Amino acid sequence: MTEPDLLIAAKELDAADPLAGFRDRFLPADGVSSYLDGNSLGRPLRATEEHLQGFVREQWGGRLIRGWDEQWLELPQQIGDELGATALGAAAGQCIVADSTTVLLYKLGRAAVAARPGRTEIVLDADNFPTDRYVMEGIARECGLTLRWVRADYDGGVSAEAVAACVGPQTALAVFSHVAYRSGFLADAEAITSVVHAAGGLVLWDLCHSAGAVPAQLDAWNVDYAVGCSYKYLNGGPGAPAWAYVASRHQADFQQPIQGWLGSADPFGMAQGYQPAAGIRRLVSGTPPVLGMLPMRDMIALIAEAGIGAVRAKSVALTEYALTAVDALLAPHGVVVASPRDAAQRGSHITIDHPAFKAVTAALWEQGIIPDYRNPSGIRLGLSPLSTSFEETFTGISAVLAELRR
Ligand SMILES: Cc1ncc(COP(=O)(O)O)c(C=O)c1O
Ligand SMILES: Nc1c(O)cccc1C(=O)C[C@H](N)C(=O)O
Repeated sequence: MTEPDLLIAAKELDAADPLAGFRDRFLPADGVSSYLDGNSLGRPLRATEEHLQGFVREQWGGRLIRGWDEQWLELPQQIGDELGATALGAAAGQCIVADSTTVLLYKLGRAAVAARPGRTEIVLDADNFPTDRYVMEGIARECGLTLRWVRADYDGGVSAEAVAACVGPQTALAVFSHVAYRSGFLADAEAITSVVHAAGGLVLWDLCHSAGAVPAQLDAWNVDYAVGCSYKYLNGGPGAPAWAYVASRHQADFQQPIQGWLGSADPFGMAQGYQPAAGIRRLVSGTPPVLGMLPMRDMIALIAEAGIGAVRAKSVALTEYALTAVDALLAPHGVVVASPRDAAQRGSHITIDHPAFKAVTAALWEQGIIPDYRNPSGIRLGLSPLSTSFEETFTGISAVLAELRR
């Protein structure tokens, strides 16, 4: 396909896209003609601007301290339930909004290891996001455990076979990403969970790069623990709190490593000695970041309106289109696709490689074309289904071509 043909195809795909209208629900960004970084920071919704202003005026300004009793203390569970029902396949009472992904990885990792006393290993993959690896290194050091690394290919990912070769009676916990941050590889979470369970271990899934774009079925997959951020496809904004899932079967024995008053059974009893709250509430440590958790609520509502199945269908169509354009325009210039070609094994971003991409990315940002760059030489094209158009995807890829031709 030629460049003009690809532009025509993009316009046709946009015209036929049942979700195209959702793009207007996001705030425009002046001077940005192609935003391909929704997998790092999603764009704000117009509704969020309004709701934040209203909250400051009416809730914070009007209700003042009474707001905690009236509704704010319940928000972590309420929004967790909304997210669980809309995008995670989780029944109520198992998801909570709190902390950052990093802190929740620590809480869940520590609790999982405590739930498998006598086992000596945490299994993870070498291409997992740095914070996942670093937190598990720290837990291993604190608890006298060792790490066992599953090999993941740069353009591939973690397979059930590779995990089966690593787990055994020594496995306490296995930690993987549902969608890999670099390659975009979509793991078979159900098969891998069952392989780890067969060895008697527990599994913690990181859904940062899938929540809101790729549907999950945490209950049906029999997942033990999961975590994810809310500032990517959940459009929670910079520094928005993360979310955690703990299957109800693990909640009664969940040993919270950061025992704070708001995760205790009776916070305002202020008694001596920590007694954990019942249910998912015990994951909370301190005061919930109320302002930070409001924007994701708007996006969860938008995803519910569109339907997570339709969101996934658009995501697949966008990544398919991007691959077609990369093959046609960039491959002849030595660009290599470092993401799975099979849509069933791919999340909502693709990574392309070329030795010049660090400089190319810097030049693109100057022009208001925003993909992101990841070492060693990858450009990630993050395609956020409700805010990215096919034409915007074309614009970005055609700008990469122009830079390579310079
Ligand atoms: C897979 C994954 N895990 C964790 C994080 C980050 O965690 P935190 O929100 O605590 O910075 C990211 C992105 O920043 C990520 O892509
Ligand atoms: N969380 C980020 C941040 O605080 C600054 C810059 C980027 C990020 C990201 O989200 C990076 C992203 N998780 C990644 O996959 O690389």
